[in-house]
Amino acid sequence: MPSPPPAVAVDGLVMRYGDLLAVDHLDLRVEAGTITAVLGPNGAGKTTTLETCEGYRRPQTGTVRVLGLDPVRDRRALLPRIGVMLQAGGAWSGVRAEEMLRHVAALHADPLPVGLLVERLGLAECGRTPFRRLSGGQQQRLGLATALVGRPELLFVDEPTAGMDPAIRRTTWELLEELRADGVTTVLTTHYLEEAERLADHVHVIDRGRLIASGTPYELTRAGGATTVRLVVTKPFPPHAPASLQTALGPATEVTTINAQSLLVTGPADASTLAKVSAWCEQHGVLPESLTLGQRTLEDVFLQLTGRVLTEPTPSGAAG
Ligand SMILES: Nc1ncnc2c1ncn2[C@@H]1O[C@H](COP(=O)(O)OP(=O)(O)OP(=O)(O)O)[C@@H](O)[C@H]1O
Repeated sequence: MPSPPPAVAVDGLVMRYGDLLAVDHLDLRVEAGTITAVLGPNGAGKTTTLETCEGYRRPQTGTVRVLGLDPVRDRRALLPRIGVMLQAGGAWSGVRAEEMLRHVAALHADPLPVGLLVERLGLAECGRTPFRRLSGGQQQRLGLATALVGRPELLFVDEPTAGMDPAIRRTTWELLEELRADGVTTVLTTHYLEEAERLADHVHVIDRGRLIASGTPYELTRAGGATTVRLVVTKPFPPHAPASLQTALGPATEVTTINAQSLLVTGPADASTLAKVSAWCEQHGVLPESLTLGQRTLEDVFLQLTGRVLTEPTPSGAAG
């Protein structure tokens, strides 16, 4: 049986801003009915890619198809079928939350009940406060509600939970999971690895405009060894410590530098590896602050692929 067409198909996408190559021959697929996370550090090209899929930017090279349509040429047909939550703004500054939501609902043929979204996303607390005076987290919630109110088949959410407090973040995750159960496809960008690991059926890792890894969170974190040893020391490592530890452990494991005071060992990380790391510390006069066995995370995957840490944004205006 032929597989259903992808909800999003990006082929050979190239996007530049002047001399800056923001998206570099990117190919990616989003299967219908999934939550797919696009993960990458600041400036990786995630928002540019999403905005191209949403029809806000025209591909400079390559093609983008969303629900089988061209997001620019077929914009009118596509708009009622997709929901878009922008990273910031998306509302005029004086509007009140519920007023905005009712306005957007009125543009759709069969909107969700506004009261339901107001209740689920705690928007009643926004009262008569104009949009520009809402906290970052409140603006995020309103953005999500606005994206959902038209019952989209496909939802694009850019950093949906940045600036949300933990309780609302969980509510948002539950909402996205309920939508998936109803067959809605979600494409989300995020810096929060926990978010991608918890929610995503499929993860695309992007760095410098290129796709560097793709798979389910399980495939990505389990490939090449599921377990890790994390060594954090009290003072910066002596020079050549990673190479020296690598020699001590042998080729079956991989030693990666996280920062001046922490190293990650991946591979058959077990009690024997722990013992060897411990012995190496003793031989080199290194005092461990912690030495832990654990599972490989998406953060570790990114570090191993790029040699850099995928840092989280500082939660600006994190008060819900
Ligand atoms: N309108 C623009 N004009 C010029 N450069 C831009 C513009 N928008 C984005 N860029 C640059 O293009 C690159 C990719 O940006 P983009 O916003 O797509 O990345 P991102 O992965 O979404 O980053 P973030 O996580 O910080 O939102 C960055 O170097 C950014 O500074």
